[in-house]
This record gives sequence, structure tokens and C-alpha cells, in this order.
Amino acid sequence: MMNNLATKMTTTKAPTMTEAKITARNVQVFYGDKHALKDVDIDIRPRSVTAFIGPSGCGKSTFLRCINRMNDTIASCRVEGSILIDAENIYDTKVDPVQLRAKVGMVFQKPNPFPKSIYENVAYGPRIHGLARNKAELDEIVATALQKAGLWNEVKDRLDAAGTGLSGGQQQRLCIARAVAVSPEVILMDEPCSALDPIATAKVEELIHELRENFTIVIVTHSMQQAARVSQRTAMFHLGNLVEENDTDKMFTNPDDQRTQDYIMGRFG
Ligand SMILES: Nc1ncnc2c1ncn2[C@@H]1O[C@H](COP(=O)(O)OP(=O)(O)OP(=O)(O)O)[C@@H](O)[C@H]1O
Repeated sequence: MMNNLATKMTTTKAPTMTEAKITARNVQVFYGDKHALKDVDIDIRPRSVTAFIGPSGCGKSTFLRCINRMNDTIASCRVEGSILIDAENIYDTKVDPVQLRAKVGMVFQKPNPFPKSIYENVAYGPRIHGLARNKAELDEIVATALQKAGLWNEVKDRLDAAGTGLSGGQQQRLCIARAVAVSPEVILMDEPCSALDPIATAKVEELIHELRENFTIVIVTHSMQQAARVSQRTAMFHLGNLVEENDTDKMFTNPDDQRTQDYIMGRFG
């Protein structure tokens, strides 16, 4: 027994701080006088999917937007505390939010392609960030991003067609291709499937599964089933507090916090 335990202890490496891709400490968010997020501490692991769950208004999207400083665009919003990505404080005055958002891409609830061609939707980011030296390189980046987003075969013969002419599910994968095209390290997804039908949802979930090999993904979802299907870690928010963060399997079978238990059993929210 002791031997088994000793073997387990030497072979199972405990997660350490250095393994975190994103480290948040004492994060507080205010909208004017409203204290929307209170004292959030979390370590988010690289190349894995972390799901944020919790009842409406608990602060999931607010915290997600802290990770690429999208809250900077809301005048009444104030963020305190620190968020490190690869040990760099993204709230440091030296950090350029535009560069940060290339490193930390975002996919929104409603697919929002630009009113331009499929090609231009994907090429826009790499072009403004100077990632291609010529048209051939840009073509390559666009094709690769569309392949990674699982959309290439459906659109390769009509790259000049309008992005807005695609189905909702295809538009969302186009937005994922747009995020992937600038080679981000983190992809934030705010309820990316809420406007999609079950088939399109399944495709996006499959895609999340594949993208996890190369990207750190954080997803806000109202669907417990989706969190269970796509994530390895789950964080539960309630009334502006992060009440529990755990392995997804444990979270949905034997959570530590009564509020998580009540939420996943549908007792509130
Ligand atoms: N732009 C804003 N201005 C003022 N208050 C806001 C703003 N955005 C969010 N809030 C408030 O902050 C709190 C957290 O909102 P947030 O959208 O982060 O919650 P959520 O958990 O993502 O909710 P939902 O699941 O409904 O999207 C809520 O009380 C909300 O009303």
C-alpha cells in the first residue's frame, strides 16, 4: 500500500505555479459603484480548456473580459489586482492592449464576421499585425487558419464570398479562424455556441477539443453538459465570487462547494 502510494506520489506530478499560463490574484472589478467581481484568484493551465460556469450575472463574462482587457472599453469599469500571462502583468502600463488582444483572442456569443469576404475576415488580423511578408504568405496563413477552424473544405472554392453569407455555425467557425490567424496563445470564448443549433454546436465543440493541443482555451458556458464535454477544469462563479475551481470530472460528480452542487443540480440559476 505504502509502496503504491509512494509510486503514485513520484509519478503524479503536482501542478505548480510555473505551469499556469494565466495567474489571477485578488482581482476586483467595479462598474461604477457596483462591485461585480470580488477577490478572484485562479491559475489557468496551458493547453487545456477551462470552463466558467455559474448563474446569470455572477461575473463569468466580466472575468473573461479581464483576461484580454476588453473591460478597458467600458468607461464605468475598473479592474484591480493582477493578471499575469506567462508571468507578465497584462495590466502593466507598458502592455499595449492591441498586442495583448492578438495574443489573447476572443470569440463572442453571436458570430460577428466583418461585412467583407471570407478571405478578408481571416486576413485582416495578420495584415495589421504584419505577420505576412507577401500575398503568398498571407494566403498560406488564411488557408491554415481556416483548416484549423475546420472550415477550409466548406469555403476553399468561395473565399471571395461574403462572410456574412455563411450559416451561423460556419460564421462562428470563421470567427474562430479569424482569432486563430494571428497565432494567439489564449482563446477566450464567451458562450460561443449559444446561437448555434446542435449540429453546429457539436462541430465547434469538436474544434475546441482539437484547438486545445495548441492553445489555452477559456470558455464561458450556460450548458453544464457542454462544460463537462469540452473542459478539463471548471470554475464556478456565484454573486461575483469564484466559489470553486476543480477538475471538471470532480466538479460534476463530487464538488467541494454546496453552491456548485446546487447549481449543477439545477436548484438555482
Ligand atoms: N457594462 C456593464 N455596466 C454595468 N454593469 C455591468 C456591465 N456588464 C456587467 N455588469 C454587471 O456585472 C455583473 C456581472 O455581469 P456578467 O455579464 O459578467 O455576468 P455573467 O455571469 O457573464 O452573466 P450572464 O451569464 O447572464 O452572461 C452583473 O450584475 C451585471 O449586471
